[in-house]
Amino acid sequence: MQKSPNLVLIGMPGSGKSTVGVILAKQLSRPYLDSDILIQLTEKRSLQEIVDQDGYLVLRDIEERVLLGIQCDNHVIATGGSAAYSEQAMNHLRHNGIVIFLDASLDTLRRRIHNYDTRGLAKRPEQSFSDLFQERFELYTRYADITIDCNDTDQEQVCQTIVARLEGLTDHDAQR
Ligand SMILES: Nc1ncnc2c1ncn2[C@@H]1O[C@H](COP(=O)(O)OP(=O)(O)O)[C@@H](O)[C@H]1O
Ligand SMILES: O=C(O)C1=C[C@@H](OP(=O)(O)O)[C@@H](O)[C@H](O)C1
Ligand SMILES: [Mg+2]
Repeated sequence: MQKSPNLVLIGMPGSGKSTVGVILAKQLSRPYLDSDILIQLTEKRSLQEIVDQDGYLVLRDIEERVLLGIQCDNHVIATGGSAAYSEQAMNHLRHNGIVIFLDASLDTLRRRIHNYDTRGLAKRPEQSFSDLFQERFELYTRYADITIDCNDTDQEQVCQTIVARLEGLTDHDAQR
């Protein structure tokens, strides 16, 4: 790993990846990259349009391609909730990044998210949000270097906890 690994945020939609990512980038004076925005710029259409027009599996393929195309260091990278479906993409991000899982309970996520039908979720049409939660939890924990409990804690506190956990990493961990 290079000296300044990326900080890669993963987790369910609503866990706070994009919100916390911006705050973290500002606090650490790092560039910020949101792979959902990269996808929309590349595709010139919204995530929901991709799902509606081509289906959720095509969105996952596009996401994988976009993630594999990321070549940078020292960035804060907010991924989309479905990033963890691609082993190849996650290994690519892990190669030069510390992967941080924003862990929020189903109840917390339900309080934060209401636009299930317009958010462009990459899930089977009939799949419930709770089923999606269960399916993905194992994937997020598989790839996480650090897991942050994001329940009952605001965005700023999540950011502070991440910074503290990063400071607790040994040089060996950080330069893995
Ligand atoms: N720690 C937090 N506490 C309360 N609300 C939060 C927290 N993190 C994010 N949110 C809110 O939850 C919603 C989803 O956050 P977002 O950053 O878009 O999540 P993600 O990118 O993981 O899908 C936003 O309205 C955001 O303001
Ligand atoms: O979880 C998902 O299936 C998705 C989450 C979205 O990102 P957020 O996690 O930032 O909402 C986005 O990548 C895409 O619409 C698919
Ligand atoms: Mg996001």
